[in-house]
Amino acid sequence: MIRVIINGCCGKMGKVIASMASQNPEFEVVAGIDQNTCQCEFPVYKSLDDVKETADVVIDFSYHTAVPHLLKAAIGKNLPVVVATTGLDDEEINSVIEASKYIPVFRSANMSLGINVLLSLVKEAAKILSNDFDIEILEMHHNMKKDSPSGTALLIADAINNVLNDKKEYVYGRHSKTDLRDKNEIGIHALRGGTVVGEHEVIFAGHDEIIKISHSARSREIFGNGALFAAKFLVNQKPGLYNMESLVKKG
Ligand SMILES: NC(=O)c1ccc[n+]([C@@H]2O[C@H](COP(=O)([O-])OP(=O)(O)OC[C@H]3O[C@@H](n4cnc5c(N)ncnc54)[C@H](O)[C@@H]3O)[C@@H](O)[C@H]2O)c1
Ligand SMILES: O=C(O)C1=N[C@H](C(=O)O)CCC1
Repeated sequence: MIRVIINGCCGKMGKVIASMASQNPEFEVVAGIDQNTCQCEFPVYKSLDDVKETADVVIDFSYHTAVPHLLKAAIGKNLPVVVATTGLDDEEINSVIEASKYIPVFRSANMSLGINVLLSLVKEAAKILSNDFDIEILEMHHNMKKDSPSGTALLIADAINNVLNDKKEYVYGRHSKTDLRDKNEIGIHALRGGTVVGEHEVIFAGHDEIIKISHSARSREIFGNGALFAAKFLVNQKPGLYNMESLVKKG
């Protein structure tokens, strides 16, 4: 049995994790953390420092500013952390890297299997097409999402740029731009509305032809599945920084 603490337990993803874990005999949620209050089947605290229950792993779906303190407290308790929260700034990303020297940390902006397959396809396409095709990334999410562009859009852009030796510049929207598009741009565009769970489309636009590779999330359970899988993986790891590729490699 893997004992889980959920950071952000009152939020949309926190509730999904609690519900999925309660239906899976491999997991038990022993406590939650949230700055809000909500009705849960486990005790809810304001901070990891206050949690009295013994646990094996923390799953974090909260807000970017919460991440550095969570990791500091997790180091104090020697607890592995799955960081699924997006919108981290450079300093917050550094806190993740620093923490991973002391505890196992798994970080991915998208826990779904589908997006991770999309990443492989997009990297292959970029290698073949990048000289002649312009690359644009579109994402759409629900109207409650605070960060933009999505962590996944940035993950996709970084994956493309990585295979192209960091040659690309990111352009976020084109409002008020009057210059022609540069060959070395990746355009990244965010839409928000309704209850959309998560749409990502990578467009390779060439002369008289277009290739589109897209992913459509139809439920939050796809992220929940990945986060629980990552938690199970992480409890047996040494301190270090892990991601979806580490999971896939382990089989
Ligand atoms: N990696 C993935 O696969 C994936 C999937 C979905 C969402 N996300 C990310 O997870 C995060 C949460 O998404 P959501 O839709 O559940 O959001 P949400 O707003 O519904 O929930 C966030 C919860 O975190 C709580 N919170 C905020 N600050 C906190 C703090 N300092 N300490 C403890 N709790 C705090 C809020 O009160 C809220 O209950 C976002 O960053 C989102 O982009 C990632
Ligand atoms: O609902 C969200 O918020 C999501 N955030 C992640 C992102 O920013 O990429 C993953 C998709 C859902």
